[in-house]
Amino acid sequence: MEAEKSSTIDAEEAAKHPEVAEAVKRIEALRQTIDNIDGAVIHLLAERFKATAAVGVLKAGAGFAPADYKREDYQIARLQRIAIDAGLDTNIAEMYREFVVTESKKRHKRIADAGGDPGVLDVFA
Ligand SMILES: O=C(O)C(=O)C[C@]1(C(=O)O)C=C[C@@H](O)C=C1
Repeated sequence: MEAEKSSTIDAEEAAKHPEVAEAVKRIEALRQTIDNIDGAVIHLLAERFKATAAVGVLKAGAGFAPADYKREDYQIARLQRIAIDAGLDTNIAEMYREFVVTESKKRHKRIADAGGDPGVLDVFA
């Protein structure tokens, strides 16, 4: 496989190549938005994993399995609909769902293996 190429886009590059200065300025403004979104996503993921860890504790205590496939089917269909409405590639919505639910189930299992103790997790507040 060919090695990925990388271009450093910054003020130094803009000063060296005035013909790309306008593109550099616009990319830098967009990067601020991208950074704000990434920060918000991390905050949202922290809250999601705190909620699913609490579900993991309840499931372990009640003797439920980590997975609930009926709930997952509902989530798949719901996120596909939302992605279409939002103009997001539905594959991205499914990759996101698969990632968070898989991680959540791994954590449910760790909690159950620890007898319902959420202290085994790195994320729980
Ligand atoms: O809702 C649950 O039962 C959960 O355990 C949470 C969650 C999720 O991460 O959304 C995780 C595993 C289940 O298979 C379904 C959903």
